[in-house]
Amino acid sequence: MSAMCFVMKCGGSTLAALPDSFFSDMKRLQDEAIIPVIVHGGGPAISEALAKFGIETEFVNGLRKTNEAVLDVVEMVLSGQINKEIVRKIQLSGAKAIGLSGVDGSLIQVEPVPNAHEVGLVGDVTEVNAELIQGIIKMGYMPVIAPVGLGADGGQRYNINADTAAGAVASQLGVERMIVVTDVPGIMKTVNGEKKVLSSVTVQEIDEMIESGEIYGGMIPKVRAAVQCIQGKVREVIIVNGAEPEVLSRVIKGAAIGTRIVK
Ligand SMILES: Nc1ncnc2c1ncn2[C@@H]1O[C@H](COP(=O)(O)OP(=O)(O)O)[C@@H](O)[C@H]1O
Ligand SMILES: CC(=O)N[C@@H](CCC(=O)OP(=O)(O)O)C(=O)O
Repeated sequence: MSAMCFVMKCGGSTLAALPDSFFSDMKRLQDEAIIPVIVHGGGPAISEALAKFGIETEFVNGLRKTNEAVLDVVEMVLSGQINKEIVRKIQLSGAKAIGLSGVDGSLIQVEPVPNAHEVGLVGDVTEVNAELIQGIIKMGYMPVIAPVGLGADGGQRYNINADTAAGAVASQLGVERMIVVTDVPGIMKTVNGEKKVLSSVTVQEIDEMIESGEIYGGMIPKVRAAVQCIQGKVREVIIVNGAEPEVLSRVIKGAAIGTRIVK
């Protein structure tokens, strides 16, 4: 894939708070032929909807325990509500977008995660239909992807952690860069009693910070996805706060912002 594309993962933690300028920044990048491929989350909205339906929800090592009843809600919220909300916001900025989930055009194929006995219908990505993404981009649209995938038989839906899905899309598209947009300014570490954002981290430092508990919860799947995709063609993964003004174009232009995870 040409270096003109980058994958952007947008977390549910930050979606509602993203300013209009975030979307006009995306439009400007698209005008400069730097195309964002968006993979989004929506964990908090899923939890809220499950609560409304009176369905219990629980996370095991950052993955939501998922059965068919939970999947109905996951698909409704991710492929419906959140996906279309992002598409509408991009369109309001004047850019063109097409929303789809991993189910559409068999975009994302998965296999059950190794701990499926604990978490149920959660998938690890085995294949991404990169041609479909490239075709959408060629038509002048930004792809907006919801992390629901299909099993090998094509019949069973699976829930996928959005960071994992974004990392797999970045790897399989062969982009150079993945930007992870979340609600913190990067990976933080307490140094001499003061919380600091690390400007870059190595794989070894990540392992140590997970071990020590300095990286926990929702940051774990992000750094794991980052580490996995920088083993391939992806050159760097940058974790940034979506509330920072013009964060995407600043990252693309190499500004010292957020945390860079490099080989
Ligand atoms: N070392 C760390 N630096 C920054 N945030 C961290 C760290 N370890 C854990 N976190 C947590 O990770 C959260 C981001 O993950 P998550 O809530 O899943 O966001 P998203 O919805 O964007 O995927 C932060 O809000 C913070 O609570
Ligand atoms: C398997 C699994 O845990 N799937 C996630 C998918 C959404 C997601 O990852 O959203 P965030 O990026 O906002 O966390 C879930 O059900 O919450």
